[in-house]
Amino acid sequence: MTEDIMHDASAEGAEQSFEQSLRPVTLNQYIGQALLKERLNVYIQAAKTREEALDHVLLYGPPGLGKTTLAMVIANEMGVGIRTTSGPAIEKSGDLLALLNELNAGDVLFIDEIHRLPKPVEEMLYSAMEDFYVDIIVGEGPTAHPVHFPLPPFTLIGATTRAGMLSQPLRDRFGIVEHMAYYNTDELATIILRSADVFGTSISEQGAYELARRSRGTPRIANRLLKRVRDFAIVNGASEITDETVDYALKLLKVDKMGLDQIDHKILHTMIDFYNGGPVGVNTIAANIGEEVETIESMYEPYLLQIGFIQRTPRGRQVAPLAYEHLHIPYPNKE
Ligand SMILES: Nc1ncnc2c1ncn2[C@@H]1O[C@H](COP(=O)(O)OP(=O)(O)OP(=O)(O)O)[C@@H](O)[C@H]1O
Ligand SMILES: [Mg+2]
Repeated sequence: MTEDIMHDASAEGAEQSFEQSLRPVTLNQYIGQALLKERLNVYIQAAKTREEALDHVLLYGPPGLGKTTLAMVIANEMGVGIRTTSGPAIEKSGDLLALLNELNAGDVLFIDEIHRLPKPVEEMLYSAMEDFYVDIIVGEGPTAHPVHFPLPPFTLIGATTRAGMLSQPLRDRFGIVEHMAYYNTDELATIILRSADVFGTSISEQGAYELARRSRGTPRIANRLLKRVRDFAIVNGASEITDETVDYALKLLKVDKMGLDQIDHKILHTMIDFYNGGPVGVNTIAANIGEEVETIESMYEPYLLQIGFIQRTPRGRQVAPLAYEHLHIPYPNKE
């Protein structure tokens, strides 16, 4: 897979602690997603009044929009503990049981990439979510017998970039299903100004807006770019990051005015140069540029669709006139 600053989804080690330092902890500090926050606030207050666990929550949307952060905010607002794991990390039903066994009443179990749960684990989750128990088989052969294992009431928060890959029975067990939307420029600029504050870096308002416009509607990308741009400012001895610093740094990082990087350009150019702008299947595009289909579908395509640069048709993806304009390529006659 290509290593690049915009789309490296995995947050590990230093990157992870960097992200943690920037995470808002209350709903009030959580910027954007206004309607979602308003609804969640009602559900949280109601659950607290009834002294019950919050209903199970499914959060879906593109990577880096703040699903993990929001799960932590929810636990914090509920005043309960949270355990976090991910679909691929729970290999066997026993692993899930161990996790469930450690929950206190009302706690949150956060499962990232919940669409990647192994089937037997998923099935065990059904009764756990619905009626707070699991049935397990203890022993082998003639001594094997079922054991009924009651659980404390808890809240499962599942996150996924691919809601379509979730099975219907699992989806149906979430009382609260929320889509995370891309952030607008104002919201991203606010996030950038707050992050700069946390880093002790100074950035002008124009600088923050320039960076916001080029962050693909995504807080994670905004924070990453801010970190990189800060390096440029430090090396150049600038005391404040200005829109010029941002422009200079992003040119070197090959992030264009719309926030598109080299891979976005490769996708668009492949479609235009070899397939007359499409329609062309995503498998074909992936094979041409040497990326995984899954990577293109979850990380690149959603933003290109969002800004109207590509369109989905029954026969595949198609480059829209807006993208031609952005790339300064004349729109072809498609007759
Ligand atoms: N609403 C927000 N306000 C402020 N900062 C945010 C917000 N949402 C996300 N961030 C910041 O963006 C970064 C990425 O957020 P997070 O890890 O929650 O994304 P995610 O949706 O879980 O991504 P993935 O799908 O890749 O797991 C974090 O550093 C977080 O601080
Ligand atoms: Mg996450």
